[in-house]
Amino acid sequence: MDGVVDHLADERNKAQFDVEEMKIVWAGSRHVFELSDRIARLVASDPVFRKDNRATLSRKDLFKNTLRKAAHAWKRIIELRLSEEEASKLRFYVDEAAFTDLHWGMFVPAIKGQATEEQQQKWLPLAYKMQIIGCYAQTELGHGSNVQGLETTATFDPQTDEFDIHSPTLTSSKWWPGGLGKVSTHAVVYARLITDGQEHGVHGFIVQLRSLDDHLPLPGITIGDIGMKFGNGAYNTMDNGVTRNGKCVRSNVPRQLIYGTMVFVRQTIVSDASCALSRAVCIATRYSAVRRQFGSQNGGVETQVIDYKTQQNRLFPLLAAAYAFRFVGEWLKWLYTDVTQRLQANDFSTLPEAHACTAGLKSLTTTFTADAIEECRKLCGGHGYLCSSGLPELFAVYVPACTYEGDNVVLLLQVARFLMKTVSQLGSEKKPVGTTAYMGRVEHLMQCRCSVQKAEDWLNPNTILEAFEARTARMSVAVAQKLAQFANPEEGFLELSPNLVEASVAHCQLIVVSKFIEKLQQDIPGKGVKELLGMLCNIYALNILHKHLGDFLSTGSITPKQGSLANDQLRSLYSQVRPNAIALVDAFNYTDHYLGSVLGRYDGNVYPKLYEEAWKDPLNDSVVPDGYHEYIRPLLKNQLRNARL
Ligand SMILES: CCCCCCCCCC/C=C\CCCCC/C=C/C(=O)SCCNC(=O)CCNC(=O)[C@H](O)C(C)(C)COP(=O)(O)OP(=O)(O)OC[C@H]1O[C@@H](n2cnc3c(N)ncnc32)[C@H](O)[C@@H]1OP(=O)(O)O
Ligand SMILES: Cc1cc2nc3c(=O)[nH]c(=O)nc-3n(C[C@H](O)[C@H](O)[C@H](O)COP(=O)(O)OP(=O)(O)OC[C@H]3O[C@@H](n4cnc5c(N)ncnc54)[C@H](O)[C@@H]3O)c2cc1C
Repeated sequence: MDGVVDHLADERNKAQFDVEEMKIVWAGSRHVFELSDRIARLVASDPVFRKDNRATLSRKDLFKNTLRKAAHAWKRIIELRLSEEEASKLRFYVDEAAFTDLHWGMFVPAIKGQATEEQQQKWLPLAYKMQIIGCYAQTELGHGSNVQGLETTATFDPQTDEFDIHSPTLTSSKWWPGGLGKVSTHAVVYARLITDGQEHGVHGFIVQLRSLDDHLPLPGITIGDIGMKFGNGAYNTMDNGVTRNGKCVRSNVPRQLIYGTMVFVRQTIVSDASCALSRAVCIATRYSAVRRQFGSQNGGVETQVIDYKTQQNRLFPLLAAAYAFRFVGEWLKWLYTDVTQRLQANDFSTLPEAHACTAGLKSLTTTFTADAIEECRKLCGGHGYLCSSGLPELFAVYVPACTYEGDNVVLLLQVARFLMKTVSQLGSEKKPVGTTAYMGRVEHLMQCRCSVQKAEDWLNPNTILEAFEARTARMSVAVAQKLAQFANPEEGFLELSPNLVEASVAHCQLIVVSKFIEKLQQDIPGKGVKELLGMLCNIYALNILHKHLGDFLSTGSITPKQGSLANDQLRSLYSQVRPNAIALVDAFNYTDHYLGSVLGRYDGNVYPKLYEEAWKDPLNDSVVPDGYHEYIRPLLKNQLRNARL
């Protein structure tokens, strides 16, 4: 910040905690912090990675621009001999959805997780060196959620020792896979395996799509892009493909390992939610401290909008959620590592819980984050609607996360099946463990009473936990009892699916709250760091309690008076967090390049930069607009009317 006026300096001076230590907590470790900081600066200082004018480029220019950046990123990765961890951070900070996300995020993990040793030895070195570019081709025009309903077939021909991959209908065309439309040379294609005229369910097959010489589709394969998507720039940097297939190569792995890839990707999406959410919150928080409206006394300065309690009530729960998702994401990564080690040893026992947790938390965090980005846009008033705020593009890029890698409602129904199974086994030999261990105390949870008598009693983590556990247990048992009244359980499941989804949401919220509380039980150094995190944890939990008061009251988990006290405590927590708000978003350590927002600038110098940015719009290239002579001048001179008279 040398030589630059910091308009947010007063705000930064108010902080009551050690921001540098909080940066380490946010990053996860000092090593990750230092690595991320170095790579973020490297990307920000490279002119090829500049983000300007994405919103005004045509689809073709936008796409070519993305190819250019992806190629440059790869060049830098090779030149600087970056490690896998550094390379992945570099792609993250380049911040442009591209085929490389799918190559590294799905194609490589699918091979690692599902291919045999021999197949890995053949394909992984090529993929690691980007001598082939891959995508994940599961979804078809006719089926996405219903994976078992995919129509593409892979028929083994013993004569040629080949699989014949065939899309027999229009609806069996692979439709949506990222990177497939224009770039990928290979794909992991999901198809129904047929051998000796017998079907063996859906499996993944590595298929070469394009020639490695001239990039033309191989014989029998038709490929293209599926067309413009939501938002102008945003996700249109990505080619999403459609293809119909001919012939291919081979594979044969257990069904559970196919699931492993989805568990992996959903886990990364939870971590990504905390990134997208913290980015939007950083923009809205900094701008809320810069923006002033009303409240001027005797010609003095007006009130910073961040000081309005309504602004705090909308913004601070989002700030708290960003931290909450960060910690639950860390835990989920641990869970995934654990389940992977077990799968490798042929132990599938923890897969159902890992599936329920990744599916549920993917759903909860992406739904919340997409809504929160839009709320941050509104928190920035009119200027939030400008592309230069960074928020419209962030929303457009982020919102499909509610759909891809499993529609969020479909995923919550998976959690519901797991919950109902858990309830049905209560009282049997099989004791609930892990995230459902609380169900083991169901008798207590069905009749316990919340002890809160005054607002501060809500600061006790055990009180919060028990209220959340009682709410979830009671909702789950109530819906399980209703289900039991149906002669046909599947019919009952369909009929009661809205209640089941609500119970699943409650269960997932409980996981996030409990993982935040567990985080606070760790040794966290730095002046005031733990205290601030404690406040954020309480805001996260009490805000949910306030927003879902109906659940807590209807299950008798708390009384109306206790609900009202929770809200009093929330307001008090907002006042305590307020002086720390800017420092709490500084702890995300985002560069201005990554934020891509005039409103969220580190120095808070918003107005001159907004003005400057506006002049860069192509519409301002000429003072008199194109079309003036054809359409405006004739109107003004009444030439059209005179012509008619
Ligand atoms: C690229 C990486 C992403 C990184 C994110 C970072 C973002 C950075 C910035 C963003 C920019 C660009 C990146 C964008 C990337 C987008 C990539 C998108 C990719 C995709 O969308 S790929 C396609 C994904 N498709 C789906 O997820 C389909 C959803 N459907 C299903 O998963 C399943 O079919 C189902 C869960 C609905 C189940 O259906 P059902 O028919 O009932 O069940 P079955 O299949 O028969 O299974 C029954 C039993 O199996 C259990 N089960 C199901 N799924 C799993 C699982 N995943 N793991 C373990 N077990 C599973 C199920 O519970 C049943 O068990 P039971 O018999 O009851 O014991
Ligand atoms: C940007 C983007 C990128 C993508 N990238 C890829 C990729 O790289 N590779 C790939 O293979 N796929 C990809 N997809 C596809 C994606 O995985 C699917 O769109 C997703 O799984 C949802 O499936 P669907 O489109 O069939 O939705 P549908 O299942 O048709 O959903 C439509 C509606 O029906 C509801 N619904 C469906 N089933 C049920 C049920 N059983 N009970 C209650 N309600 C139900 C849903 O909640 C939703 O409201 C991508 C999608 C997008 C948007």
